[in-house]
Amino acid sequence: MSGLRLDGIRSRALGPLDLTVAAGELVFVSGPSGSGKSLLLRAVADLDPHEGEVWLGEEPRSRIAPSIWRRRVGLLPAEAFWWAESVGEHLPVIRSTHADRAASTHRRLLSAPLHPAILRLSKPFRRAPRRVSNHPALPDHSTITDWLGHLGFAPDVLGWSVTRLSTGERQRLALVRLLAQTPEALLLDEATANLDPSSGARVESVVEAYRKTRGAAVLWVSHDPGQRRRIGGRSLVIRNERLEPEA
Ligand SMILES: Nc1ncnc2c1ncn2[C@@H]1O[C@H](COP(=O)(O)OP(=O)(O)OP(=O)(O)O)[C@@H](O)[C@H]1O
Repeated sequence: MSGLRLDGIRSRALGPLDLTVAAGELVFVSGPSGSGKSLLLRAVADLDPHEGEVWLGEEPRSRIAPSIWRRRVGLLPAEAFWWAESVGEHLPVIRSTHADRAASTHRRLLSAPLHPAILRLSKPFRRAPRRVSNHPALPDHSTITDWLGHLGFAPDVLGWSVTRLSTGERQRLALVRLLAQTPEALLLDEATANLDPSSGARVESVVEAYRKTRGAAVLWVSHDPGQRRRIGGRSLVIRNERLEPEA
């Protein structure tokens, strides 16, 4: 795993900022509303225009394709966007199962005798499904089921429509969706803001387990001093557009 290094990051109303988060290290960021905490995370995730460079280990972000960068440096936004109909469709391991099934149907149809009816049938499968399973360390189904269980969900949540999700359910499931990409660094924007204390504690323990087992660098925006004390790690605060150690 790799550490995260911010080198002269300057976004609107923020910076320049330098910060190193070692592999496996957790750094909390707090600060008044509007001080630039989300801007900071969005700049690191390369979602907003900004100056400066971010390094993941020895690799500068400028040499990594944006889509790959965002998978390796995963942002959990305060309000996650859901685009597909069911929860499971947002998880790469589930999507790849669908894709693999389609690919095997495609292969079966191509190896079948070229009967016109089969040719007609094979048309929808002509375009090879997009491979999403070549990431070196995508979690298997049981890892995802474990994360879901730790966060208080039975596996059938994967079939739930996203329209029924409560705010807190969305927040917890967005974490599973993020971890399912096996990011090397996590950017968490108020990951427990909408949760009761018990659900918040579940999120904390899943993030901590992920950080420790994967050696992920974690940059966590949190307004909750109790959470920062409970988990430990370095605590920084944004003041006057700069990062300072929390007093
Ligand atoms: N797209 C934008 N255009 C103009 N100003 C913006 C934009 N996005 C954020 N800002 C401004 O930048 C400042 C920092 O915003 P940011 O969302 O980072 O605050 P924050 O510290 O995360 O606050 P909160 O704790 O309330 O979530 C705010 O004054 C905000 O209005």
